[in-house]
Amino acid sequence: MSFITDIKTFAALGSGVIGSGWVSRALAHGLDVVAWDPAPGAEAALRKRVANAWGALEKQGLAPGASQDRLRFVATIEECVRDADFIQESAPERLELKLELHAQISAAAKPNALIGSSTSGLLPSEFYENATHPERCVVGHPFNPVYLLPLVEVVGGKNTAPEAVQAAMEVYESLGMRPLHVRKEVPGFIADRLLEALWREALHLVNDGVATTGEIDDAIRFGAGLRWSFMGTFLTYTLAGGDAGMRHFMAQFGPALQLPWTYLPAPELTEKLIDDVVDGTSEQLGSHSISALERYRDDCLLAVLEAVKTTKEKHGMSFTE
Ligand SMILES: NC(=O)C1=CN([C@@H]2O[C@H](COP(=O)(O)OP(=O)(O)OC[C@H]3O[C@@H](n4cnc5c(N)ncnc54)[C@H](O)[C@@H]3O)[C@@H](O)[C@H]2O)C=CC1
Ligand SMILES: C[N+](C)(C)CC(=O)CC(=O)[O-]
Repeated sequence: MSFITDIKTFAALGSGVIGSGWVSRALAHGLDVVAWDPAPGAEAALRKRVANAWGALEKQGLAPGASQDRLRFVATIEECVRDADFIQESAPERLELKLELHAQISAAAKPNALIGSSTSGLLPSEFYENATHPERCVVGHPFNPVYLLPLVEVVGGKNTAPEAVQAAMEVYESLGMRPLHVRKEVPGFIADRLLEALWREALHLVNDGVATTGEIDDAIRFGAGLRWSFMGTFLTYTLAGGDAGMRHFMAQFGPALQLPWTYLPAPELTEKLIDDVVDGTSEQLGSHSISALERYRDDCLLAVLEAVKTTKEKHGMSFTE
């Protein structure tokens, strides 16, 4: 079967943080978008989130014909997906819910329309179990904010056709993204497995009274966070080995892997730990609203993306290398 890759209509099911990010990205790329979300007041909340993102998208550059007016909010799943060329589900992270939802979505969709799920780490073989034409069903795991961050992890399940993975990567690329094919279906995929390890250690540091949430964030944003935007951990550590590179790095820092630097299993989420994390982050928020911080974050990301792009060009590299 061939799958639709030249898409005109994008369907979004679930319009919270991530769904609204997909809607914003698709609208900015000049598509018609149809959205559905069962929550009361979901349409107004979605339109507000898209409006909050639009300034950053304008700065980045809109496709011809791109408009917030091309968003249509509908009342049923069937209406949402019936005429869609590509479907992206961003419903709550619950296996049972996604299992049932995908049975409904796939039964109502065109058989050759690709279906992507934003799941952060559930397995597609499990939640697409009851899907009609499961060969066109993939995971397309994005990063927040979806409308600016390029990465999308693409994962197939046991019934997904390899051609569907390739076709979905083509579609995501057409939306200005940098797809990464996760070749083995594992919980948490690649990126969330890494982020989750950092998150668990950060919670231990708060729980053990080693540092506040603000101090831990400082340890990331003034150090490794800055270099992570253009060089990953493996290449960074190769340079940290000096001229002898990774072999010397391994010899020098390999023994530290035996030291008790990390705990990895998460700490118990006691009421005190939750309060400490919530109080710490409230102090970090200060008087800023979430939407003001989203605009600040978007401006920072645009500046970083532009700086990395220009610097790569100077070194003869393309942005996606
Ligand atoms: N928040 C994040 O940082 C990221 C989340 N994700 C994934 O995206 C998905 C959505 O997460 P968020 O947007 O963060 O959650 P959210 O809670 O912000 O939004 C979920 C939306 O789904 C709606 N919803 C409830 N029941 C539904 C149903 N049966 N069908 C469709 N929609 C329904 C809710 O009304 C809500 O608007 C999850 O699978 C999550 O793992 C992926 C990447 C990052
Ligand atoms: C916390 N999270 C697991 C939902 C995070 C993601 O899935 C990706 C991101 O945006 O960090």
